[in-house]
Amino acid sequence: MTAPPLVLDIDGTLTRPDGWGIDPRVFDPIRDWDAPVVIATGKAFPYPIALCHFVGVPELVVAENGGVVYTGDDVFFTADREAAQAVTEEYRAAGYSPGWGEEDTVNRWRETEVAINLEQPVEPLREIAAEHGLEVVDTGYAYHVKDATPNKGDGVETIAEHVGFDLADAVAIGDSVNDVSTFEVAGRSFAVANADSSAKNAADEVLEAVHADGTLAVLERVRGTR
Ligand SMILES: O=C(O)COP(=O)(O)O
Ligand SMILES: [Mg+2]
Repeated sequence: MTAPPLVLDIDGTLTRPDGWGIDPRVFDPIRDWDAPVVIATGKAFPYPIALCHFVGVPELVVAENGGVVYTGDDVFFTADREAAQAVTEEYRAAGYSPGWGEEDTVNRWRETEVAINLEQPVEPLREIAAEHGLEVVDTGYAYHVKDATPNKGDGVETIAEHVGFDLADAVAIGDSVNDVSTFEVAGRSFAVANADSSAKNAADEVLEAVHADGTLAVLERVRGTR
């Protein structure tokens, strides 16, 4: 093996320079990567699974900010949705909405947390969540109402144990506060230039380029470094 294992965030990290949609230039480097690639995201489970499937790599997935972990053999749930659902019902009762439309494909398959559209008022959400002992995490793409315990880093550790690679060798790339835990467990960590201050402060290095441009530059640099 000549490449380090990768831990990749999706939104803000694999995205096009305008921030939306995956940049197709990342597909081939990920598919051809000569080491395990873990997708660690705040998105619901089917999204990273589909990404791995369509790119053509083994499904190694941390979804819902660590709430759902898939090692390729086993699925682990580290929280349940009940409390976040109760927060959402109270938020609705107060006259607000998750903000994703009637069918809500953002939360439809979400099993351990609930995501709220960034255009919705966050203060009442934070208040209700706090009353239920939950936190609200702002990824720059959604507000996640979640149990404080799960995080992406713990999920990545579970996968590394099962697959059998050393996280000290791994490279993590991300853009927001929900990536700080992967930066802490991976040997080397990079924040793209569009990252929030939490991610920038936690990363070993802040990149000059945004989104997939930053990520592609890292892949180029670290490819032969193991
Ligand atoms: O779901 C989000 O809000 C962000 O997703 P990400 O963790 O892949 O950036
Ligand atoms: Mg992100």
